[in-house]
Amino acid sequence: MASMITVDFENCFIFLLLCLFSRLSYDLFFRKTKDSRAGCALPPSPPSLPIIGHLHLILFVPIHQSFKNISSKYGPLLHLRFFNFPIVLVSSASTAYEIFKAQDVNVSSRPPPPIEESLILGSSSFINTPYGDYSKFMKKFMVQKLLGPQALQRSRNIRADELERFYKTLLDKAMKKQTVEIRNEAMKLTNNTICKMIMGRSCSEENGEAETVRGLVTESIFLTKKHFLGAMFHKPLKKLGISLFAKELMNVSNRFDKLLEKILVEHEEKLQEHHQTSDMLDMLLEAYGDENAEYKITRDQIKSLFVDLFSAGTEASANTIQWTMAEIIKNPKICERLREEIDSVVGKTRLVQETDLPNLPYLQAIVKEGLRLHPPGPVVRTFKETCEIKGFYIPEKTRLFVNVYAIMRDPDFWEDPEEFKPERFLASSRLGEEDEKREDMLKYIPFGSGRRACPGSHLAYTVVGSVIGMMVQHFDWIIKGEKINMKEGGTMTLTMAHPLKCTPVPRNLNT
Ligand code: HEM
Repeated sequence: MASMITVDFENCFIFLLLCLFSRLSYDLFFRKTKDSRAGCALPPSPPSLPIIGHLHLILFVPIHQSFKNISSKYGPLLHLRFFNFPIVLVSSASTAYEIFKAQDVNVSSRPPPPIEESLILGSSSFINTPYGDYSKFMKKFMVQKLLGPQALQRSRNIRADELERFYKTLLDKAMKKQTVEIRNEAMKLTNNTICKMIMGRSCSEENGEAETVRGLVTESIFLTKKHFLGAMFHKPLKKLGISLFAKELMNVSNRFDKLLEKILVEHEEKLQEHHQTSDMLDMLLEAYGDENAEYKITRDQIKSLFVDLFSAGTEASANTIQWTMAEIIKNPKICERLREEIDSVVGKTRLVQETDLPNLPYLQAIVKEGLRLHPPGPVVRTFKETCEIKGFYIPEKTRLFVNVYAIMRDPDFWEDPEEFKPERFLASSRLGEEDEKREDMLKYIPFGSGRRACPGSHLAYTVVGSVIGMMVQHFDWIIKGEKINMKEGGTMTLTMAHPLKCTPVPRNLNT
């Protein structure tokens, strides 16, 4: 009898566990978010599989390509589901326009941080901070002190020095007939440039600091991408007490913290000695110590901002330089026309300078076209509140993914969308009023749109423009093999699956 009671109890316990597990599984994987309200349905959705929803549709090619394939088949505004993680996918300029016109504040925050205390993607990160007092204060600060036209004018010499250093590196490689991996060299340039612009010096190559920063930036960018994909599983796993990538994120964050704390202390000591601010870091430290500051920033926010600026500002520009050079080398006629422009405006005896860019419309058009065909990243936001888009119901907390890659290759807006044709930007600047319409402008959004658009676009155009100009002005580029492999790679950011490697040959040895 006693043993029967035990068996019954065990069965009961197992039964209870099964009930709990089923309920949990249902909550985690099946329960749908509230999906309609009076007279208003969710946007259309492609056929999905049980449990995983639409996950199988994005597994095999880079995400922007998978999303482009889905939208070409099912439409420009879609509701997708990965497990029970809802995403609204936008792939047309007119839908993007409607969102940024009517819902800009509602979509002005990014997905919540995976780990609060991490400097990367944590709660002190500017990129991750919800739209509000801090994001407004910091964006204004960044524009005034670092990225706006006047700030860029003040830091012009820094970029001129870096361009010259880059030129000498290429010349040295050319003399030794060495191959250059364009993206790697461009990353060194963008990293040093951002470093110097923010803290008045570039990290030293000699003591390995620069290498450490580059390594940390690469690791944090990689983790950011992994996090986005992991975010689909983040919520259900969190309920089970599992935090994806937590250890890796904290490891990189702690190493960044150590390095940045050392740099902050150095700057504080210098400030105490000289009582004079000379770079953005000094100004941030001043705001940090100011009791009456417009917004009271924390030490972690300063450190996180550095991580954000390194991550956001270096890789995207380096990738754009790589893709655009690949297009130029692939198209000798375009290269020739660009050289003629540069030779006639700048001559052959000095390096292209930033101040030449307004007089080099074809070079500007090439950079724009490079960004149109190969935008480094998508726009990812969160709908804070429930709303209606094009008559469809969007529940609160739905993730928004604007596929800028698909928008900028939309055949309804772009003639020969898959072709590299810089002239289209020379022509469109003459179209005048038609192109002034904001809806039309949203067909070209490599830097996003609205309140959380990229504040670094001027800097990016300047750096990419002068680097490409210098590389074409002074060198011929020899590739191995017959043609460049333009296959796309990367998960969240669009990279070349086979990094561009080529050998520079000086055009004018007397320069
Ligand atoms: C070719 C180069 C670049 C491209 C294509 C690019 C693109 C983007 C995109 C698509 C976004 C998201 C915008 C949105 O959500 O609407 C963004 C955000 C951002 N970018 Fe860039 N970016 C580039 C260079 C830079 C540079 C040089 C910096 C600064 C050093 C920078 C700083 C930022 C920051 C701070 C944000 C977050 C803005 C916010 O949350 O308000 N970017 N960028």
